[in-house]
Amino acid sequence: MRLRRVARASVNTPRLIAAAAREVRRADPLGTMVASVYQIIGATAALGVVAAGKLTFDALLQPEQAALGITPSLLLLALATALSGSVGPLQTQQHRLLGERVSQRVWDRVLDTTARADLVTYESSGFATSLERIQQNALTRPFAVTTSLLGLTGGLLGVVTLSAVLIGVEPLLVPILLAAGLPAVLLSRWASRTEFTFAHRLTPLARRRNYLRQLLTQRPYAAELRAFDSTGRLREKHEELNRDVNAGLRKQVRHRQLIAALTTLGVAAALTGALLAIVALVRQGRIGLAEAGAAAIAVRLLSGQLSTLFTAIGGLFESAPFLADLERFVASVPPAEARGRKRALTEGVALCDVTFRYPGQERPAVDGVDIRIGAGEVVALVGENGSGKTTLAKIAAGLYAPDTGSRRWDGAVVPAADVRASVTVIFQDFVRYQLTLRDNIVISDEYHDESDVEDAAKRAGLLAATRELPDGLDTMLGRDLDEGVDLSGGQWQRVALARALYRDTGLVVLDEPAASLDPRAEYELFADVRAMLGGRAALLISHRFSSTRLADRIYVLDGGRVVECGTHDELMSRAGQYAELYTLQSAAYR
Ligand SMILES: Nc1ncnc2c1ncn2[C@@H]1O[C@H](COP(=O)(O)OP(=O)(O)OP(=O)(O)O)[C@@H](O)[C@H]1O
Repeated sequence: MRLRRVARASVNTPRLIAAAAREVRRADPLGTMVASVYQIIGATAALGVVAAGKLTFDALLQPEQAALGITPSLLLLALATALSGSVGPLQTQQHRLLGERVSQRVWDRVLDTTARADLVTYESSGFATSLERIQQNALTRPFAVTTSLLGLTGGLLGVVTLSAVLIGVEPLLVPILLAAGLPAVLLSRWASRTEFTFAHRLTPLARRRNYLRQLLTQRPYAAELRAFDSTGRLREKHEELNRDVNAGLRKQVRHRQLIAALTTLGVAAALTGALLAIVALVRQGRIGLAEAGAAAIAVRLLSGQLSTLFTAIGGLFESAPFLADLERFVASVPPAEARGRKRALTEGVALCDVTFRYPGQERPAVDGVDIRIGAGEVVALVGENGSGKTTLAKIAAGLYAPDTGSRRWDGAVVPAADVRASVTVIFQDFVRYQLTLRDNIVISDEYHDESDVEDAAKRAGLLAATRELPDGLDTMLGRDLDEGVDLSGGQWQRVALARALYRDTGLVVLDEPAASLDPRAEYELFADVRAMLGGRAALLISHRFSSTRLADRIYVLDGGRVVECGTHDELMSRAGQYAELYTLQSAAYR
């Protein structure tokens, strides 16, 4: 299967290469032109070296017939050699600029793709593995194609011009040198296949190793790792993965070394053959010493140009499967939906007989659920761990599409993008943006005015904390990047709450909004939750029954199904699962 894919990629090689070259040209038209000019100068300078060499030999061996004297010939030779030698370093620096521009452009394509991938796709491990492989291998390929194409152009130019010189001396010399080409091209095709298969095999290992490196180096994990003294154990796992990577890499490097040695041997054999032919021609008196000297220089330079050409062809073959991988990745995500339209909520949101199964799972996480959240209502979801609360909330927020059943907004089925634009969710594991407090609140791209930011902060109970911050709303939060101010868990939670309130949508989903709040803060939040929400409807998920008992309606989930529904008093008098869980929890406080 994998090899078939690689083979298909080889068939598409010219198309992929042309597309990559176009990308590079678009990324930096001027830079591409400058790089091409350097390449052409390099190739023609090589020809200049041969011509100047011939003039120098002529001036040495037949001074009476020489076109130039020895000094001008030598100066010309020095100039051509200096030009030919200085192009390389200039090119290297030019490539740094071009490489950065191309990398930015390819990153844009990858980021466009990840941005339009829906949440289910994003959460699948296949997507994550492809993304990692793209990041590790494919991002640099369009640029590698360009350098290879430039090498190919320069190499071809050099080969053609130097071949023309050699044909003038002895036509046989050219096929002898070119004979090294065919095996070199075949070997580079082989190399390209082994490289792609190797990258495929390495990615899962690299992903696990990167994860361990994050655990071992990043700040959020530092305290727990130290408290559990788990660094040693994680390092052992890291070491095991290093060993696996080394074993795979060693095998691959041997492959590549073998291929490189065979290619070099082929070129060296051709070079030796051509030089021996020149000696034979001199011995037979068919060419003079000056011609032989120039031909020897041309043979040496031609073999160099042929190496450049073969390396370029090899580079193109090697890049093609990775380019195909990048194309497949970009094409794997459907085009972006139209931007969602924020809708007001006048009647309410309803999930009708909704079922949802995660890809690859046998059992549905949500199974035939009906819930309703009226405009301005506070509705709670409760249930044991894994009963489907968060999944249901993600369906309500338009992040997952139900497999069966419908999601209705004011009675109508509306596009998921509209639902996402009209619902705000604060997850249990909300993001702590290492940005200013203001940016943490105004993270959605709609901008209101300053008083809205202050109002959201005030409603979320952040006013006192904001006053104490050195730069108020413009204080940098978090300490991962800069020396920002770190907040307590509860303060971060209030920031997340402020973010939800600022977005000002008809429905807010709050998944464990009080998990990090102290008892007083939790009491304040729920005592006046409706005032805080300012008329917005809320879907509240919480294991704390003290928080959910104030809800207009409580749904009890069990195994992905709604097993009970009603107000706190109704559910208590029913003496079912809710009453049991509530009694268990309140008994702990007695
Ligand atoms: N991304 C996922 N891929 C596959 N299965 C998942 C995924 N997320 C959740 N599940 C499964 O779906 C079921 C419901 O999970 P969900 O997170 O909705 O439960 P929950 O009631 O919110 O749990 P908790 O109270 O622990 O937060 C669980 O069996 C869980 O293992």
